[in-house]
Amino acid sequence: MAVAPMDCGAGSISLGHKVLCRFGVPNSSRLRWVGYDRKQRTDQLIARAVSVDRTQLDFSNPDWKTQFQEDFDKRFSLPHLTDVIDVEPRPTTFSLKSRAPLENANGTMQGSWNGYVNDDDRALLKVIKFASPTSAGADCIDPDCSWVEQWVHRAGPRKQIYFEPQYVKAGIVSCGGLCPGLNDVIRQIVLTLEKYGVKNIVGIQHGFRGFFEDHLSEVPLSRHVVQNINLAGGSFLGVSRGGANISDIVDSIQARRLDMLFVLGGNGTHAGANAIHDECRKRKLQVSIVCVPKTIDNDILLMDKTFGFDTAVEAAQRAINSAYIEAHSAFHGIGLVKLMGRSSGFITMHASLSSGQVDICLIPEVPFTVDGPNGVLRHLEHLIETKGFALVCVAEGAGQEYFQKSNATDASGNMVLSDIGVHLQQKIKSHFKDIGVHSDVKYIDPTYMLRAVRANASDAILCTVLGQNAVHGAFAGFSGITTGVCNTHNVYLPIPEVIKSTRFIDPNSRMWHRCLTSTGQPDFH
Ligand SMILES: Nc1ncnc2c1ncn2[C@@H]1O[C@H](COP(=O)(O)OP(=O)(O)O)[C@@H](O)[C@H]1O
Ligand SMILES: O=P(O)(O)OC[C@H]1O[C@](O)(COP(=O)(O)O)[C@@H](O)[C@@H]1O
Ligand SMILES: [Mg+2]
Repeated sequence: MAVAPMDCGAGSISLGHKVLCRFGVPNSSRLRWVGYDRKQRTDQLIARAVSVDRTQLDFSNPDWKTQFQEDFDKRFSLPHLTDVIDVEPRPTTFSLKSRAPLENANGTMQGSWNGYVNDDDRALLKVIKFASPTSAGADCIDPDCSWVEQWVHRAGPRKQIYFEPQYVKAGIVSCGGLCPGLNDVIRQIVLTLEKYGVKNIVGIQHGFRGFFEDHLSEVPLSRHVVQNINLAGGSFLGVSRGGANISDIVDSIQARRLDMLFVLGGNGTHAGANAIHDECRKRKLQVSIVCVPKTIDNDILLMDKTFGFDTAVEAAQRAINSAYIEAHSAFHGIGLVKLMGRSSGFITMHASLSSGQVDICLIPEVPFTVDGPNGVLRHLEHLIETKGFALVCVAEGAGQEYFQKSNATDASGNMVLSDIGVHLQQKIKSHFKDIGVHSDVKYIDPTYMLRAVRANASDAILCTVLGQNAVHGAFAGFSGITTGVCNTHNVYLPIPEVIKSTRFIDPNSRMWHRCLTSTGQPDFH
């Protein structure tokens, strides 16, 4: 699958026949190749999506792997309260054997098996040994694509904890947009805190705003209060964008005497939580800041998937199926569905794969032309000629290069996107009119219907695991961390490592290739 050389806007660098695009957070030093020249394919594949600054490594040095691993271990070590303050550990109150005392009279643990996670337990971050940088989806460090073990910290309850549960006050806040499963996570955090023996648990209303808007009072939380909240979508605590004044938030954390803060949110929220963690460290506060990644877009680095994504893909099926029925039943029907996905096309790709009826799948990561002999419109003509109808699924962040750049942002600083769905609908209609071929375009934009629903069964389980692990992480004394699933294993990651950039679909990945095989679409350039 060739990707057309392109201009990625400000920050892109043209190098002869290559274009190096700067993606992700502003001022990030991480670069990703998206345009390519076949001659340069190997170089490009090596440079793409590599989680290390290759310019720092001298591959002729026989010790480069050791250096890489030492650096990796440092980057992925988990910030701990004891890094900046003196605090003694104590035996955990989280007992897996509710009918047996956890300690002997002399204070030692009973038996050799205890079901706790050892601080030295690790999970492998990368599990494929690529034989060549040109292997599908290869993610290499050096030109030979050598195998280098990359271990990250395992999540779960520890034998020793750094807080006295009966004196702990814990807060929970959910930020950003809605996501199916927020209530499941809130509920599990509360249940697990109570299992440790915490009695003072509060919810902060409407995201970071709840810290300083006077009329937003703390919501007392308990098993009784949260028992049934998972039966509905949305967030029991409310959400919001914007309003993250870090110093004010930490003042408020101090004034409320919070010992733990659980922060549910996406990339922006993680950046905010990390800044809160840094400020707490600066003030030498014994406060654990632990995130649970939330986004239907599934665009957080290093994680198999984020909660709510599966549910959103499932919810999208109704829209795609309706568009299919409309298109199939109409004379020369063209169904067009726009799905969420600000920077990444995961929902659109997975929903297209799942449906099996989509003819054209358009995502932000793969540029496409609309007009011309290789454009989307020409392919639609072909589909109408050959099978009589067509179905297009487009991600909201796709094709933004077709619009005049605007600097408009939402309250959180996220770019306000132009409506690619409406644009394509108009283009398709006028194109078929111009060529004198009848077409009947049916456009469906299900937007908020994808995320205002309750979590499905698999997301509900994921939320349960993540919510529990967040609490275990805080009691273990970690702060400035997040929890997720890497290669099916539950891990803790330092926040800066997951917000280095947005997670994108790799156009050279097997999954995108599978999507192309399923839709049968050509390259649109
Ligand atoms: N770089 C940042 N630093 C600090 N706070 C941020 C940053 N980006 C976003 N935030 C705050 O995090 C919250 C959620 O961000 P937003 O981008 O709306 O959602 P998400 O966390 O889902 O990406 C908002 O209150 C926003 O002000
Ligand atoms: O209208 P809102 O609330 O700003 O949300 C729209 C955005 O929310 C999302 O669903 C997810 O964004 P977040 O991860 O930032 O919550 C995007 O796909 C979409 O662009
Ligand atoms: Mg965001």
